[in-house]
Amino acid sequence: MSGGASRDTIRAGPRTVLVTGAARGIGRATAARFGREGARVVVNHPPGEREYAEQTAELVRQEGGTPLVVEADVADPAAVTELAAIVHATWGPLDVLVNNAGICPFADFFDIDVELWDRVQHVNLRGAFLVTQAFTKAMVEAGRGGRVLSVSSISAWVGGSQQVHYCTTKAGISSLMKSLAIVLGPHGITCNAVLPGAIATDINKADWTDQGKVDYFRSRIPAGRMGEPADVAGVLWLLSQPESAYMTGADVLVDGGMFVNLQ
Ligand SMILES: NC(=O)C1=CN([C@@H]2O[C@H](COP(=O)(O)OP(=O)(O)OC[C@H]3O[C@@H](n4cnc5c(N)ncnc54)[C@H](O)[C@@H]3O)[C@@H](O)[C@H]2O)C=CC1
Ligand SMILES: C[C@H](O)[C@@H]1OC(=O)[C@H](O)[C@@H]1O
Repeated sequence: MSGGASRDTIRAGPRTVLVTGAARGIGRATAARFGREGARVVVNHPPGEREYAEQTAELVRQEGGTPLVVEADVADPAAVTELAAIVHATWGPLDVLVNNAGICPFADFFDIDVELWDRVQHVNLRGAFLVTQAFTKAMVEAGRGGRVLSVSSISAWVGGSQQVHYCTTKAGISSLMKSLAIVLGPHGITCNAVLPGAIATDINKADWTDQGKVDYFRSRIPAGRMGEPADVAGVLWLLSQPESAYMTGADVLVDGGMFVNLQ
């Protein structure tokens, strides 16, 4: 028998879960999904989205969970420190961290100025780094294992002519999970990236006014439909289960088959 962490590196429940960017979209559906298991769910939102976050909190309650709404711009180190202080003082260490917050302001390559580049990098990638660092120290000290799940994208594997700034952050998030799998594995904390394909949320509302693009996406998706936030939330929840204990550093595609459907 070799040493190392025990097989069950996550509590079955009741668990404490943080979902960043849970005001809308995939984050909201994920918070609700964890609510359904009766979890204590931290509903993080950026400044200006309290109303949406309260709606998410209501969904968590309806599903049987207990929400805690906390404002923090994940790109802001001081705000993330404060977020961690509030959560730890209220509920102690997390069992599951879901790095979901993200932005994707579509732009031509030659129109991306350094401010836009930095903002996308900071929210998507620096945010995942800051939040993971702020929360995993207490998880390690608690010694009961856990899960770090980061919402990357199919865009970590492919490019986008209007997403030069965005795709690089998603490749970075997938890479971050791989290195952290090594750092945190000995503590029973697995780190995986979930890569959604085309999911109907606010992030692509403007982009999908291009009917030609929507038709192209649909034609590439063997599942025959665009994804819904619940499709991604369900997989995030699956990866939080004890049975996933031996799975770490992985990129998990949730795209209805779009990526493999080349010809
Ligand atoms: N919708 C899609 O087709 C895909 C989405 N994704 C990723 O899924 C994640 C969620 O996006 P969606 O739900 O689709 O879009 P969305 O626009 O509905 O949700 C984004 C969420 O991030 C939050 N957020 C934005 N900036 C933040 C900040 N600075 N601090 C804290 N929260 C912040 C927003 O409040 C919102 O709740 C993002 O990381 C996105 O890149 C990945 C692949 C495909
Ligand atoms: C926001 C986009 O529509 C969506 O996000 C991604 O990460 C996918 O690559 C899609 O482009």
